[in-house]
Amino acid sequence: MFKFWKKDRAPEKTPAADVASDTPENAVQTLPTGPVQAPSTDVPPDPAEASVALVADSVALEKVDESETDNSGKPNWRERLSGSALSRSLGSLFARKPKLDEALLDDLETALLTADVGVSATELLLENLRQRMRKREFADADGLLAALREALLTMLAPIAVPLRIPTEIKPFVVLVVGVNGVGKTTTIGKLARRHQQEGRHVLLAAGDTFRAAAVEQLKAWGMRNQIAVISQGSGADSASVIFDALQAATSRNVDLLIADTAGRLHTQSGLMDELSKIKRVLAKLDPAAPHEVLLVIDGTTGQNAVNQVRQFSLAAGVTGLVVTKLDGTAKGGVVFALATEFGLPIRYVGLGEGLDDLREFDPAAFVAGLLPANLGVE
Ligand SMILES: Nc1nc2c(ncn2[C@@H]2O[C@H](COP(=O)(O)OP(=O)(O)OP(=O)(O)O)[C@@H](O)[C@H]2O)c(=O)[nH]1
Repeated sequence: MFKFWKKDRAPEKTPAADVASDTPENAVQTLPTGPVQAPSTDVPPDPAEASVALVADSVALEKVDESETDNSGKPNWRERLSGSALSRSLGSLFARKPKLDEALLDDLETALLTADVGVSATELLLENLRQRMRKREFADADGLLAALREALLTMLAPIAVPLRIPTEIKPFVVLVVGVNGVGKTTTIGKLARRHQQEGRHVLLAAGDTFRAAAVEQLKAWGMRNQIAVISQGSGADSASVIFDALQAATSRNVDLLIADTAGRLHTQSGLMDELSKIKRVLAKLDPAAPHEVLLVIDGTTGQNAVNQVRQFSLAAGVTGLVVTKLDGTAKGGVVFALATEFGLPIRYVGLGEGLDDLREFDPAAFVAGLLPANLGVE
């Protein structure tokens, strides 16, 4: 639904270093209903581009509304996860009512490994199941499946910690980071709407200053949803935009500031350093900000996700994860790999492109969605 946000990336540039010279007054703001709305001084808005973005935006959101009406409620997790490699391979493995023996455990191991569960998590799971099999805690394949379900849930329980916004921290600052195209901007849109609907005053910072259309797209989205967006021209210093946004958020009594950043490869050390800079600059205004650094991971990425979490954690001190695109072709297993390797909370998962498809991570629903339904495991 938010496909209009995915646009060609402008060539990467070195961000301007002078943070101090950028003031809130220079920020371009999209604030349809609020009192403060400064026109852009450095980059005049392109009315043609803006109107195209707005048309695309309204079409996308109309589609979302239609699908929500059709479903008369949220599509369930199983519906969204049934296409994943883990769901499909476990489904076909257990559907043939196999005998409980070592060969079945071997097949299970292969299914887990090929679905990106990763070596460490797979070993832990298999060890647990073997021990329980030896103790005769179960005697057939259905029993093994029930034990697997329990082991998967146990693995995920510690990382199912939802993001809570304490009222005493105001503005609560969320910095959103990740590699290119993982769904950062889409996630920000969904998150902003969710928190706005929960009654919070939300402000967005268009810190993705590398992608030429990103700023306009975020502004157009903000305009439609009555959420202000602080931005500067494309190519501006991301740290400066986010610094301005925090100042604006403080003066406007905002509850939640969500800052977008440009996609970057975890191997690009210069760009990774920029994230550290953003954090340093924010700390000048509020030593505790950002209060949450959300790393967005594309669920189809596979084991590379593990490297991404490692590198982004070093550069930006990641405090929570969002795993997107678990619908469709994702293998699903990466969530277990991340749980075992890092223990970082998974705050949300993306089960589709619609506004309703960003869900708080629910391990029981997730595991039930991955395991075969026909064997009474729900
Ligand atoms: N199927 C599916 N698609 C998603 C999900 N989340 C995001 N997308 C799509 O992923 C694509 C990329 O999303 P963006 O939000 O533009 O990604 P980004 O990380 O901001 O991209 P860059 O700014 O280029 O780094 C868009 O087409 C989104 O609609 C999801 O949970 N499921």
